[in-house]
Amino acid sequence: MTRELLQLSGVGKQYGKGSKAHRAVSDVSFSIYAGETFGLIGESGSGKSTLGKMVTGLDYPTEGTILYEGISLWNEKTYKRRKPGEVQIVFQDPQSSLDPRMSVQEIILEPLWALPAEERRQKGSKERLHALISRVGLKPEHLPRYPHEFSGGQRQRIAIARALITDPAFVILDEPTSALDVSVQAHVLNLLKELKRERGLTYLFISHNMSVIRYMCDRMAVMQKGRIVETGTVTDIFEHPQESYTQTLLSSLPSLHNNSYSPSL
Ligand SMILES: Nc1ncnc2c1ncn2[C@@H]1O[C@H](COP(=O)(O)OP(=O)(O)OP(=O)(O)O)[C@@H](O)[C@H]1O
Repeated sequence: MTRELLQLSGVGKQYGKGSKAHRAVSDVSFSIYAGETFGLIGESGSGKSTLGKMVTGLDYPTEGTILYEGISLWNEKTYKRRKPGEVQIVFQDPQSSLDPRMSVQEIILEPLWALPAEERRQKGSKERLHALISRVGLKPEHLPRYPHEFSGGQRQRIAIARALITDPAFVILDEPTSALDVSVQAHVLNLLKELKRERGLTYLFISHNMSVIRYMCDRMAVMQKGRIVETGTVTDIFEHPQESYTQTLLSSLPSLHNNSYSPSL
């Protein structure tokens, strides 16, 4: 865990201007190293999703810099992502993040449109598509169907395939299991862990659930009101939380030192 993949320095985001100005993120700095899963935790409205969107390139910071492999993620002149497909995101609610008018095949292949034609052809081949959907637990006969025909867990598998079709190195998982039944949460989390191992992925894992963060992450940052209040290894933060806010988050957990821990608790 030595190569710095992503580096945030003094990142801030203000929505609106003047009397309508609202500060969602303030002075956020941390690095994520290749191969790790970095957790971001905080209560609702603390700025986690805004940060995730800025790292993905779906929104831009109003202050600070975000470097990916040492290069600004943004081309400041065009506000376009420099390397399309390299950083992908899976959202919390597959019900609203998957376009209901598109078939599963169209949804999964859509991110390839950002890539050059040759790469698009190669990454969108039938063999590759079928291998990917089978890996996430779907079947070829699902491809012509529409999102509403699937369960929440299946829809999140579609969203995961969509994120992986470009063969990204870095994936942001924004509350990927929060909208799912407890019984399917663990399956999706375990699938994400396996995919990370098989593909050498790096994750930014956003959650408001400490149990899930502990199950998934190597290091983590605690966010409160748009600021990072604590950063460290998951083990350190769980065993020696420094901030009272982190202690409050931890005190809501049922069994911190229970070895039979399961993410579905
Ligand atoms: N497009 C926007 N325009 C204006 N304000 C916004 C916008 N998006 C988010 N905000 C505000 O920024 C703050 C941070 O929101 P954000 O969604 O990043 O928090 P969060 O920690 O991800 O919350 P949750 O866990 O509920 O998703 C909130 O006060 C929110 O209302």
